[in-house]
Order: sequence, then C-alpha cells, then structure tokens
Amino acid sequence: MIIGVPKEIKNNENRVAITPGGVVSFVKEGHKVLVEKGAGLGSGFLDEEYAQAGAELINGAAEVWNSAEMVMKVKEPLESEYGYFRAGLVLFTYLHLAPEPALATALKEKGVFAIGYETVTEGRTLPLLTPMSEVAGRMSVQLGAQFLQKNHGGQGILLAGVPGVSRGKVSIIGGGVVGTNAAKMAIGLGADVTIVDLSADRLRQLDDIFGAQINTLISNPYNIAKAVAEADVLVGAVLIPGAKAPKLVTEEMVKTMKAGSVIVDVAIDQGGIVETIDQVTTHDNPVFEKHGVLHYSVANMPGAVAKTSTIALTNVTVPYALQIAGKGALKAVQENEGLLNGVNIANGKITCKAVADALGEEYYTVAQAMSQEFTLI
Ligand SMILES: NC(=O)C1=CN([C@@H]2O[C@H](COP(=O)(O)OP(=O)(O)OC[C@H]3O[C@@H](n4cnc5c(N)ncnc54)[C@H](O)[C@@H]3O)[C@@H](O)[C@H]2O)C=CC1
Ligand SMILES: CC(=O)C(=O)O
Repeated sequence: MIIGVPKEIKNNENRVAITPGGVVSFVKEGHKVLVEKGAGLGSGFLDEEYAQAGAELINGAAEVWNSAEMVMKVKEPLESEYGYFRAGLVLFTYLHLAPEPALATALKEKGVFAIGYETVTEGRTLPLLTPMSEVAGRMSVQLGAQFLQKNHGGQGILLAGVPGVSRGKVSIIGGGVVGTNAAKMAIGLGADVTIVDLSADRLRQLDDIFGAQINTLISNPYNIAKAVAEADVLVGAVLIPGAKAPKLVTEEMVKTMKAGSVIVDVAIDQGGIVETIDQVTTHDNPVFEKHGVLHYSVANMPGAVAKTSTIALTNVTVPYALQIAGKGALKAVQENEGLLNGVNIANGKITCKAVADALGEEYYTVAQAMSQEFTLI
C-alpha cells in the first residue's frame, strides 16, 4: 500500500503521524511511505532520517494526498484539506466528528473511508486516545498552575501553598485517563484534589489508587456545582466516546468561581463540558476571560509537547496502520472488531452510532454502508 504523511497544518500542531522508525516497519512489509518534506521537524525528525528509513520525501501536501492510498495524520483535516478527499481514500487520524458537521459532510460526500483514532477500542479501553489523554491530563494541571500566576492573568496563588498558607484546589470532572493523569500532577504539586465521576466503580478504583490524597464525588449537578465553586483550577475530563460532550458546568456555576481562577477544558475536542466556552482556542492565544475566570480550550494540547506526544501516539497507531496496509482497510476492520469501531464514515454513510446521533443523521453498520452503491456528490 502507498501511505501518505502530510505535514500537520493546525495551529502549533508539531506532531507527525509516522516517525522514521515507523517508516522502517512499513517498508519492511513492502509498503511505500510518502512523507511531506518538513513533516517531522516539529517533533525533531529530519527529512534525512525519513529518507534513510526508506521514505520518499515529497514537496507539498497535494502530491502526498493525491498519491496515497491511505493518508495518516494526527489532527482532523482542516477545511483547506477537504479538497484532497476522494472516493476510496483511507484516512486514519483523529476526527472528533461530533462537533464538526462540516468535516463529516465532506468525508461523506467524497466517499472517504475514515477511521478515527478516538473511537478505536480494545476491550473497554480506547487505545489510540489513551496516550494523548495521558499527555493532555498531565499538561492540564501544569497549565492551570501557570495561568493562576498573576503575570498570566490569574489570581496569584501557588497550587502547592507554602507552610502557613493553604494549598490551591484542583477539581477534576471526569476520572478517566485525562482525569487520573491530571490528579497525579495535582497531587505531585501538593494541591487539594477532588475528582468527580459518574461511575461509582471508577471512583472506587481512584480511591484505591490515590487513597486520602484525593476527595471523590459522584457526578450530579449538586456535586459538580460544589466542586466548581471551590476550584482554583477546574479540569474538564469527561468523555462519552464519539458523542458530543455534555455541558455539565453551567454559566451559573462558572459565576461562582473566584476571579482569576482557571478552567482547562480538555474535553473541548468533543465540544467541551463548560457552557461558557463558546470557542476553541489555539496555542498562540490559549485563554480568554469570562466572568473573571480564565478559560483554556485548546483542542490539540499534546501538539505543544510534540517530541513526547509523537512517539507516544505512533507507538500505538502504527501497529493498527500496519494491519490496514497489509490486509486492506475493509478486511482489516472486518477481522478486528476494535478497529471496526474506529470507522466513522464509510462509502458516504456515518458508521459510528454516537457520531450519527450527535449529528442527527442516520447510522449504518460498516457492512450496510459498504453494501450500498456510492454516488459521488
Ligand atoms: N484537548 C486535547 O488536546 C485533548 C483532549 N482529549 C479529550 O479529553 C476527553 C477525556 O478523555 P479520556 O480521559 O481519555 O476519556 P475516558 O473515557 O478515559 O474518561 C472519561 C471519564 O468521564 C466519565 N464521565 C462520563 N460522563 C460523566 C459525567 N456526566 N460526569 C462525570 N464524569 C463522567 C467516565 O466515567 C470516564 O471515567 C476526551 O474528550 C478526549 O478526546 C484527550 C487528549 C487531548
Ligand atoms: C486527542 C486529540 O485530539 C489530540 O491529541 O489532539
């Protein structure tokens, strides 16, 4: 198979979908890898390293997209990339379609076979989301601590406190991968940490892991309001796989927060859980203020620590991509139920139930979608 790796174009997106080490694995199995010149630079990988690994270096994104049978990316395609879509092209990347109807429409209309990293499953886990959730969860508290500083617009408190002065409070809504990693960092900094989750079992596990270092609360509007009002840093870490994130933190709750407190809504890639966040921000301009509270809503947080993130991401994506390249996309998903769950769009139809529900569109299984005749729009 011919695999294309274009350079990422989202603001400050320094990750790349394949490392030179990954190229070696593809080439060893007889595949051809086209890498756009400069695609790896943000992650510290030089064009020469890709060439030595056996990749073909290509000038410009157009030839990569047009020549490849499968395009591997990190972030969802931006509007300027929609023109590259074509029937039968396999796209393997983060998609986050629930809050992106225009992208879903473009993929459907052009007949792309689109597999979203974020809905691939392995048992009850999301193996291609987990490493980036680990990164973003850890970053969230680091960022919260930074924006609490007066010189960054915050209330001017140190999360750790000092002897004789209270510690800061970190409230985390959602105790999955992001939430657990945020808690590790917040505990490490010495903050007073509360985790809110809908699952009592999950709270039990967190209690077993962290013991008296955290407070746990079951998720309901009363407890969320309490955790929000107390927070110096509030982390949004809820996920319903594939679906648009529920707005659990209302504007009224945000109004109860202290001026100069910070919200880091990591769940923004699925639309975010905070009612007062009406914009996705970028690493260039990451925060805005509402009701005196700083809101951080960057949808590609790991892109800022690309050397760590690219390796963590490609460690898990490349083995799946090798299956797709080796068997062809359809056979690969037919033989791997977890990968099948990653197929969001096939043959002009939405094949992920949560995405179809979020967009108010009809859901098809992949088998149903592939059995229909595709009409190019
Ligand atoms: N902004 C960014 O750059 C990044 C964003 N993310 C996003 O972070 C979000 C969280 O991801 P993960 O932690 O990996 O998901 P996860 O599935 O590991 O955890 C989600 C947690 O939310 C809980 N939950 C569900 N409904 C809830 C409710 N009503 N109240 C409280 N808790 C509830 C679940 O029980 C689960 O424990 C996702 O949207 C993911 O895509 C991940 C990486 C980077
Ligand atoms: C999960 C995701 O969207 C990211 O890592 O950018």
